[in-house]
Amino acid sequence: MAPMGIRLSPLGVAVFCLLGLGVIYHLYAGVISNRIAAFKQGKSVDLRELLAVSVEAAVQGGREVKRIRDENNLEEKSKGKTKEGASEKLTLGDLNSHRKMFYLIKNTFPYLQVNSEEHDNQGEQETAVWNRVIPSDIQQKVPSSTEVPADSVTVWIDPLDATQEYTENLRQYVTTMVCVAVNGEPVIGVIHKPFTGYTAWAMVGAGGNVEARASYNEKAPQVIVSRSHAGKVKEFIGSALGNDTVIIPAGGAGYKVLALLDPTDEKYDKADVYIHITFIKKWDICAGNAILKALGGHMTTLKGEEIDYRGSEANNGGLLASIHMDHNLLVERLDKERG
Ligand SMILES: Nc1ncnc2c1ncn2[C@@H]1O[C@H](COP(=O)(O)O)[C@@H](OP(=O)(O)O)[C@H]1O
Ligand SMILES: [Mg+2]
Ligand SMILES: [Mg+2]
Ligand SMILES: [Mg+2]
Repeated sequence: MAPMGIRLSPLGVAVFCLLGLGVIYHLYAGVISNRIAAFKQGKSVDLRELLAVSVEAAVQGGREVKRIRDENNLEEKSKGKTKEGASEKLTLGDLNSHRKMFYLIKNTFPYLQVNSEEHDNQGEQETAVWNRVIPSDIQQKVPSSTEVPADSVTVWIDPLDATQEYTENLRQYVTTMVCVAVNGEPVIGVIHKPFTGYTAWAMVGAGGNVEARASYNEKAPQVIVSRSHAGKVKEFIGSALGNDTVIIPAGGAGYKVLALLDPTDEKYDKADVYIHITFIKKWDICAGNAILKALGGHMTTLKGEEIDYRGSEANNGGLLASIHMDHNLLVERLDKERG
């Protein structure tokens, strides 16, 4: 109660309260903003969970890829041309798979950077969230969690690799892929085959569910190359490794990495080295790079440089992939060709 004779003006009370709030804000503003910054910085993510959600995303995307192909409802379009003038195709399989894969990861881990080859052209967003079940094969190989700062992670998605071959109904080459890079290094790779249901995954430091073959021909390697974006790769290999080198043309960057390994899938090409000399993008190659790295192999540019999976999607230096071989020696052999 106010003392007798003193009347509290509402305006005065309001000004007094505002001044009080100002003093409190002044005292605590630094603390509050520091707390917010610490919360943002402190966000971390478990790599084992990311592996499991990546497998689930690749499988769910793959179901769309298969359904659209089975229904023969591709709605094929062209996105434009590659630098070499090949048509970059886009189908309903690419788009539907993108929606499943991208939103499953993004709805579960909204603060992660997720880069997909495709973009959503429908207003309505998928609302699915990952059920957080870690499959038993992943639990066995990766028995505990590994937390990394969320802002060190870049996820790369290829909702349908080998779209050209998909339109030609060459189903064996088609994959869906997810890759997780930490500070630009590929750490988790998933390559899924929608038409056989086979999934290869691996995590650097933990191994995976796919193995290298028992032996490789290092002296006279058989080389797997693109069938639809080859450029002058045959001439390049002929003069670097010899004109009698066996060259295997195949579709899909995911497929070509699996051809270096021993996948428990249907019939497969068997190659010793994978070479690509034209432009290629990081969603095409990151998952294969992570799997090879996890199993003791290498994927580099043609000059032997590691590829940084941050920032721009472009990889301009070509590709050289091998496992259980002297990768540096291969780089030297190709270097002679470049002169
Ligand atoms: N010169 C190039 N420019 C752009 N993308 C290329 C390319 N060469 C290969 N790619 C992409 O790399 C993937 C594998 O190609 P290839 O089968 O020729 O080896 C394909 O991915 P998508 O099918 O996901 O677009 C293809 O589009
Ligand atoms: Mg494409
Ligand atoms: Mg691709
Ligand atoms: Mg693609």
